Amino acid sequence: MTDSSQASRITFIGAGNMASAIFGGMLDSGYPAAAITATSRSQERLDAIAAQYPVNTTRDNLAAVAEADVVVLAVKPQMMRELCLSLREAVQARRPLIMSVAAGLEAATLEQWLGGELPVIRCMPNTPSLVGAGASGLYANARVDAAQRSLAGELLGAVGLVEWVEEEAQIDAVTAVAGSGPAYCFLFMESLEAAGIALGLAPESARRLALQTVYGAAKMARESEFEPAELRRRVTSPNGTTERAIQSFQDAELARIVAEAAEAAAERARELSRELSQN
Ligand SMILES: NC(=O)C1=CN([C@@H]2O[C@H](COP(=O)(O)OP(=O)(O)OC[C@H]3O[C@@H](n4cnc5c(N)ncnc54)[C@H](OP(=O)(O)O)[C@@H]3O)[C@@H](O)[C@H]2O)C=CC1
Ligand SMILES: O=C(O)[C@@H]1CCC=N1
Repeated sequence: MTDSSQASRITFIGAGNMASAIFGGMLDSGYPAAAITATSRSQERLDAIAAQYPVNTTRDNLAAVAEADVVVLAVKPQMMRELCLSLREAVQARRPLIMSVAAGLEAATLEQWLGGELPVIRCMPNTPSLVGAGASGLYANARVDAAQRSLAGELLGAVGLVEWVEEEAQIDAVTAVAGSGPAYCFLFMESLEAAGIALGLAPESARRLALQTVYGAAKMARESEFEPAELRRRVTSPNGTTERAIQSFQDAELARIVAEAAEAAAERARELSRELSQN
């Protein structure tokens, strides 16, 4: 997708799950490995990365930033302040595009920790990025130009769907729906599997059926010309088995339960934002 000599140089600080999912996807879609650098504090982690991906690795964050056009910050939110302060001089000398995948950390806070006046893109990816089926929300501050926006879209687009939001607060909603969302789906799979076992299926069989059913329904909903509500109606025969199950979900107010769970996640994102900006 990108000519090696012209490719933007991208440094991932924190070569963990999320960073490796993103650069793994970029490599799969043809981004030149020579233009990607990943850093970590432990050599062990870097050795594991180097064994799996042909990217450059180093424990030296400052050297990696000094050569970067884009710096992707991918450490835990609670580690971000200390990291940013340590990178400040190198970042100010180079002024790369800053991308952060940390939950609950506002662009202005990051920009301030890094010394100010920087283009910052806040991303909220999710773990299905690991299998190329991620869903990410992106927000750009006013200093980000069109080429940087397009590059960020290309980066996250290499591991799945990308949705831009215009208001930074909407990233909390993306977190509640997509960032945390895979866990809700896994919980549903666990429950469906347990229900299958309770009804007499062998455990392995119940798991396979539950997983394939959720996968098949998601694939069908993605590919169909009909919206999910219509697809649901098509499964639900009048006075049949599905109707009884759906009635049971509706009696238990599934929609309200999901709305409350998502609101709890969004509120935690806002709370994290307040906690982290006070540091
Ligand atoms: N997991 C998820 O579902 C999602 C996570 N996120 C966000 O992604 C970010 C990373 O999460 P995740 O990948 O799961 O976490 P990981 O713990 O897998 O990755 C973080 C990595 O950062 C490295 N690290 C920590 N401090 C430094 C430092 N100072 N310099 C260089 N490397 C450092 C750690 O390795 P070492 O100790 O060797 O340095 C570790 O490998 C978080 O901010 C999280 O909010 C966003 C969306 C979804
Ligand atoms: O649970 C969390 O805080 C992170 C952010 C979204 C998914 N995992």
